[in-house]
Amino acid sequence: MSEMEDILRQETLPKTQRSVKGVGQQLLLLQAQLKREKEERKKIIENYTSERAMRKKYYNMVEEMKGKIRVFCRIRPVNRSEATQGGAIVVDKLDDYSITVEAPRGPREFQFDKVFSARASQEELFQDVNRLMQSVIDGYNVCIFAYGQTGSGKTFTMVGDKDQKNPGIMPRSFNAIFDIMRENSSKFDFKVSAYMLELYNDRLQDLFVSQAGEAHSQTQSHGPTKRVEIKRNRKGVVFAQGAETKEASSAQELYALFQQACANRHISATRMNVESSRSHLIVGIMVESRNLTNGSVNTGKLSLVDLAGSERAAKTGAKDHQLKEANSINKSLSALGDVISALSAELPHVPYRNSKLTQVMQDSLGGNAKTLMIVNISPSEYNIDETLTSLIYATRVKAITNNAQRNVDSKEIAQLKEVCAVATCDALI
Ligand SMILES: Nc1ncnc2c1ncn2[C@@H]1O[C@H](COP(=O)(O)OP(=O)(O)OP(=O)(O)O)[C@@H](O)[C@H]1O
Repeated sequence: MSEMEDILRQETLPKTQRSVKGVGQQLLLLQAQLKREKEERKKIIENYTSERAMRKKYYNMVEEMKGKIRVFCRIRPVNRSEATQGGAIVVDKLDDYSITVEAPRGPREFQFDKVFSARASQEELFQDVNRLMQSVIDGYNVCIFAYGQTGSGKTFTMVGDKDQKNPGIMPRSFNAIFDIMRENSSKFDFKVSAYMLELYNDRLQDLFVSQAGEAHSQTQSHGPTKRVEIKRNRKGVVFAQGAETKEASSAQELYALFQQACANRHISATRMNVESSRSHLIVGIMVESRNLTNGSVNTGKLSLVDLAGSERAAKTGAKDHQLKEANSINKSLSALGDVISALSAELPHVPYRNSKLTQVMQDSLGGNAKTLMIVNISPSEYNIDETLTSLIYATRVKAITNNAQRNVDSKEIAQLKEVCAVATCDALI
């Protein structure tokens, strides 16, 4: 009955009114269809983006398994001076594994093992670094180093901020290592020792000894600073001959040693960074773990390197002794660049001997360490040239293959080594 009434009502409507109503209904249908299609398109893009990210993730995992050096990229927030310059933000994080840079000749995309935006916290970064700590305990050599222009955030990443409200990789690593040791204390006996060096004006200095040659430790005798030299053992592992090695029985003790060392570091204000590191900081943490069941001994080494920043004197306003420092920093970084280029191009000769920095890092680049590089960059147009240079450098580093091997000695070999060490000590006395 009601249907009949509807038909009758429609029949009585003027023709034009009926056709307007029809168009209106069609419009509604089309709108609904458009909405459905938009949702479908959104879903396809989401799937594509997550597939793309997954593909990059698995690709990175395969590369890591092949022994490739891992490279993370961290974009720091815009700083006050960049904001004053008024330059645009030219770096954008596309997904967890790639960034784009608005280069003068058009956008350029770079891929990394992980990308951290300016909002990423120190915790987030360390979550992706933490598993390397287990490798140290398992007897691998691990090297983590920060690279980038002056003021790009290397010290913030490696050490943290001044008041340690946001501690960086170094203090977090100390805690993580002792946490793992505590969890495994029923199965292993652990011993942790450390050396801390800086490479300043092409001279290696023991940071446990102050500039005046005065030992920080109360038990140390006063005297002239010992010459520190970089040597490699039979397995190719780098060690610092002549540098003091101190034992630590807790993360707090290790951190106290680290603070002592930092107090001796060369830092000064430049136009680009009020607290610029004028030296390369090299921290070596050795972890020896003796298996209580079978007596075998693993010896892992964690090298943490905060490189001084590359810079252009005109931009930083370096003069006199600062210019000398800058030249020395640039020279060693350029030697590092040559090593990276030779390794990534698989050249037969790698010029490690051209600088002390490359000698220190010999076992981490093309050697037997598990290596992670963090390339720190500024997001601002003001630093675009330096940012592109750093990203190109970092891309080359990704191509380098290491051959990480565990340093394990059976119970018998470990015992023989102990006997030899005691004999050498006796002979020296
Ligand atoms: N991710 C970040 N979040 C907050 N502040 C940051 C971040 N990265 C860097 N900064 C700040 O930027 C400034 C410069 O950083 P930092 O000293 O770490 O640079 P650098 O690369 O070590 O420089 P240099 O090579 O001159 O020593 C510091 O004040 C630091 O606290």
